[in-house]
Amino acid sequence: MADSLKNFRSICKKIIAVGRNYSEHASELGNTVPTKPIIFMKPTTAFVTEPNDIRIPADWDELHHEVEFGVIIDKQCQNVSKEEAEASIGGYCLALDMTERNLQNELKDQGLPWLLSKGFDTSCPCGDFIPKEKISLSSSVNLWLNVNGNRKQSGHTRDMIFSVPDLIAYISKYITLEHGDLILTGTPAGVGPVRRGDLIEAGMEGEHDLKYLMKFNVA
Ligand SMILES: CC(=O)CC(=O)C(=O)O
Ligand SMILES: [Mg+2]
Repeated sequence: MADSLKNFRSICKKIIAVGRNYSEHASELGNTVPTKPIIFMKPTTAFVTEPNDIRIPADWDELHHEVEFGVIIDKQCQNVSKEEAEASIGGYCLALDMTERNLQNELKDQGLPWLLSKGFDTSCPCGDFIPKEKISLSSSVNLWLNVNGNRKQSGHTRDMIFSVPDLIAYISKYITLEHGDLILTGTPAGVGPVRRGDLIEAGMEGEHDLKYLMKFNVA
């Protein structure tokens, strides 16, 4: 593992996110289940780390939480196969894909890009680097999220429509993945609004006592 990945946020060039990768989440928003991955990007200025706040822009009032499993690239790769994909991974992290749902729906209805609704400053709260050795891709990780102590989301990475190797193979066909890049792999069901003053707690649990928690206030 390259040591520089501990600070992946400072070297990350691209945050590539995947949409509708859990069928229950696609259905809860009335979307069809995709037959190939839906890809979008967030700027790296979207990163925010504890103990800083998620800041809702003044004129927005329907900010949704989306807890996601993050994959951090170590080795640059282009057009890799599913079988080769795992070798390009350096580690993982817990992340949120904060989304202004009203704006996203408005943009979607007009066939316009989602960027602003998902790429504003602090839209990518993110936890510490978790080395690749800590999580086996053949196991399933449980992702969960609470708002003010109430469970809102819980899902398992085994329920992704497109697996992590599928996603790396698909994305790298078109976009070179570079050292430090982050892939957000989509959110399970249960997304919903947060308000200023709310506390978001999120966690990830898996084999071999993997346990990771993070919390953010919404301001
Ligand atoms: C409908 C969405 O916002 C797509 C998305 O980001 C997801 O995680 O799914
Ligand atoms: Mg998402």
